[in-house]
Amino acid sequence: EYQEPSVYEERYLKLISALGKGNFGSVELCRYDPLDDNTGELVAVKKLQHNTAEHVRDFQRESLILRSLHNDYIVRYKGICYSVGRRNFQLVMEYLPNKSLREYLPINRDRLDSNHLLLYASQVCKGMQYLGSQRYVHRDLASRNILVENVNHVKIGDFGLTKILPQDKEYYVVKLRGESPIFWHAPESLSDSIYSCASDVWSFGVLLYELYTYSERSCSPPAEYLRMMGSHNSQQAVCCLVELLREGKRLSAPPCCPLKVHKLMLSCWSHLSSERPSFRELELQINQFRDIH
Ligand SMILES: C[C@H](Nc1nc(-c2c[nH]c3ncc(Cl)cc23)ncc1F)C(=O)NCC(F)(F)F
Repeated sequence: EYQEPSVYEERYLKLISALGKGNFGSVELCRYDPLDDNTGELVAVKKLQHNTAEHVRDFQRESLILRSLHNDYIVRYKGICYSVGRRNFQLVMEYLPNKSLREYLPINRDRLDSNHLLLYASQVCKGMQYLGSQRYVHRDLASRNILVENVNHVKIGDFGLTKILPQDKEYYVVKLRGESPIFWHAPESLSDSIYSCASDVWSFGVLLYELYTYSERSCSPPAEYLRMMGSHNSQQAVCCLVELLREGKRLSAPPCCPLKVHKLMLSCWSHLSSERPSFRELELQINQFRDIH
């Protein structure tokens, strides 16, 4: 059921706690309590840290994208809060009671079997199919950007790096890449800043790896790739990673990861973007792996 976005008055937003820091903003847990009796609803409020002109423009772009997304597997945008005086504004999002998947997996690993991990993977595929149908490229798919509604429901939660594909092209060339997380990026994104649904599929493969390692830091993508790369300083890291990927080196199967799931990850990590599966094909494959019958 479609819910009209609303305007929130800053004076009724009561800060409860900080949830985390994103690309250029922070998110706080607040209670919107106009009756001032603590019966108001809990919301997640995204705000800019430093309102430089560029950050404000990116924030406005992110809010336009968030407003346009309506899907069960994408965090819901609830409305906007204009800060009195300052030309800044805050985005009011639905609050998901659990942390991101990156925090949730290690804490709950004993009760999450392969079936649960595949359920989360198929839900992210559904969200990504919807995103692709709106001609959006996410560019930052990772367990830290997936939120947990409950043990049977996750949602894609951050769109800070999302770009809209132009009408005439199926890929997006990013001018300045910023400090985006290189170990989730496809080779063509690392070497030529080219992003597409196929590069999102590469990142999804890394997310699948994170699921099966339960986001354990000791075997995280950065930890594993840095082990493969030997010690390099950060600017050489990209070239070294591009070379290592060109040679066909890939993350190895996490312990107790079914062979067929690792093969699915490897298909997402095809060097040629055209050889990677679509999110539709991934969802079908993943559903076959799940014993839901
Ligand atoms: C910077 C913020 N970081 C965090 N947010 C939350 C969170 C819990 N519950 C939430 N409900 C709605 C929102 Cl928008 C965030 C949270 N938990 C831990 C965090 F580190 C964030 O937005 N992260 C991206 C994504 F949301 F996808 F995880």
